[in-house]
Amino acid sequence: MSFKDARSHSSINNRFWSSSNSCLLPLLARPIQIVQANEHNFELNATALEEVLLQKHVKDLNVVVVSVAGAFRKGKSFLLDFMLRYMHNRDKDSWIGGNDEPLTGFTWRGGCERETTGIQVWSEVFVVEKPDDIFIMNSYFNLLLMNFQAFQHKLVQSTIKDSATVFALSTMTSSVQVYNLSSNIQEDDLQHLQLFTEYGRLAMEEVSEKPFQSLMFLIRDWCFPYEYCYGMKGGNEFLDKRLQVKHNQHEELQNVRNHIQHCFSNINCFLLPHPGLKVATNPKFDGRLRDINEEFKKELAQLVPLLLAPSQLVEKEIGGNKVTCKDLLEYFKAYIKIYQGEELPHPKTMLQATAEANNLTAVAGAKDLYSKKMEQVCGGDKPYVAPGDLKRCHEEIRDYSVSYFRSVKKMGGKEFCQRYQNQLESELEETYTNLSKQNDGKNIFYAARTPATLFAVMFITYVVSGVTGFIGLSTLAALANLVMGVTLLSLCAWGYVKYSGEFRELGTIIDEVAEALWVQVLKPVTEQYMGDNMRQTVMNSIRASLTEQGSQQTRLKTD
Ligand SMILES: Nc1nc2c(ncn2[C@@H]2O[C@H](COP(=O)(O)OP(=O)(O)OP(=O)(O)O)[C@@H](O)[C@H]2O)c(=O)[nH]1
Ligand SMILES: [Mg+2]
Repeated sequence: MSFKDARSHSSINNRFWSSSNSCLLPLLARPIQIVQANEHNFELNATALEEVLLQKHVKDLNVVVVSVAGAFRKGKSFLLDFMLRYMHNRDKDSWIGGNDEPLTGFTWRGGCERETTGIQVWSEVFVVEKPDDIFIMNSYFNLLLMNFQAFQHKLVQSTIKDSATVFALSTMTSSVQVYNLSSNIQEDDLQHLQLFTEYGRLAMEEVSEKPFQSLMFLIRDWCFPYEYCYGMKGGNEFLDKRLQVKHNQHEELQNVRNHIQHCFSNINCFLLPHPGLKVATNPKFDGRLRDINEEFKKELAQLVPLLLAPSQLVEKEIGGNKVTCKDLLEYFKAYIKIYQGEELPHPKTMLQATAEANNLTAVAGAKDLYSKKMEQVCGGDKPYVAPGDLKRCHEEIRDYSVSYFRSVKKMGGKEFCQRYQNQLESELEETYTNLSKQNDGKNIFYAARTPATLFAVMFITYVVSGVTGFIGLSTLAALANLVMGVTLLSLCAWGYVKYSGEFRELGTIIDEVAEALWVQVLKPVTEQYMGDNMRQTVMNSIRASLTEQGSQQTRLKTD
């Protein structure tokens, strides 16, 4: 069907719209704020959205959602107002309007401060006739125009979540997404698109390969018509070149391009000329065509029908199902909830992600160094090391590993790196705790500590009872015998618990009492027999190996 045919159908439609709408929409058509942007939070005005989407004549019809998103102050609202003009004048010969008609609709203005905040929707839902289904009942669908808050071009931590949320919401809820860019497609424009669409995909838990529908890169103020001509033909040639994946490209660039192509079913590009100095710089400019360059008007007259002519419109689908106005309301409520909650990870800037990767690699390197050095001291095939010595070794090797972590060049600033250093230190302490347990296990006496302690107690009490009985201190001898008897019983009970695995609480109590006796009485005595020389030998060998490692690194650096 030609564009003219489509217009004649839409005139029937307009009558349908005005007759049925006059009583349903008593207020003048206007932009409606459906999502309010508060301090790093978005709030849905459900009542306002219901007023638009639940109007009787539209709520059950499939919906087409066209949205314009991109960096701020780049003429997005201005373009949407021309789209509105097209929808209002579809049945006229020239939709673009008179030379002296100011441009109204979504509020737009000059200046450097942000105008649109949150998400706005045009209160009037346009009912459009399906061009190729004209004889079938219910062959109408709705067209909804949405205006989204812009994102900051320089993404910093404080704004990235807002930007990602708004852009992701616009991609998730629209069937035709216009990505409004200035002058060119820069690498960071593609990276933003990748980050934001990924954020949207995460929220949708979408499994299908292409979760989103139509994407149009709209490049404003295109200055190189001699290389790629204005309009969609030149735009698509230019886009093909920009999205081309080459083998010699860096992996990251290839990933961005593949990601974008896998996210959208249909991608186009349109090159729009500069609208003239009056549009860009005159504070009194009110949108009248007289002040706009001829070339811009000519291309605009091509662009808007390309997006909005009935034959071009794409009904919104989510998970392969067409969405009605009523469904869209529910989706909006659900999506906004996801972004308000803490379910989604915080999106990261490239810098932050790189800094995190740097620090994590340095932490892993330092931990590896620590493990290797400790392995030399108390590894699986090494004999038991005295706990005091092990602790001293751990402290030296830990300090060495932390200084290695500090010496690696990392991004993210001092505070950021300190967080990872703290993480490293606590992980090293944890490894040390495990190693010292493993070391304790190697001590034969440790495994047999309880029976050995109990035997020692029995032996001592036996000797005491014999000596005291011999010199006539019978009460003391009887007491010693009693202790010996209790100890013997405990030993039998302990043996039974270990053998049968029953009465484990009793076993634990016996172990604890034996441990206490060992620590308080027997250990200080045994430690006296550990030569200081042996301890010194272990420490010296560790120190020597750390110094050797340090000098190897210095040699490598100077090489
Ligand atoms: N250079 C240039 N300026 C334009 C173009 N289209 C509109 N403008 C001007 O850009 C300024 C901002 O227009 P808006 O439509 O308010 O821009 P916006 O992107 O909606 O801005 P925010 O709502 O703040 O994000 C106005 O002064 C317009 O006259 C264009 O294609 N090129
Ligand atoms: Mg705006």
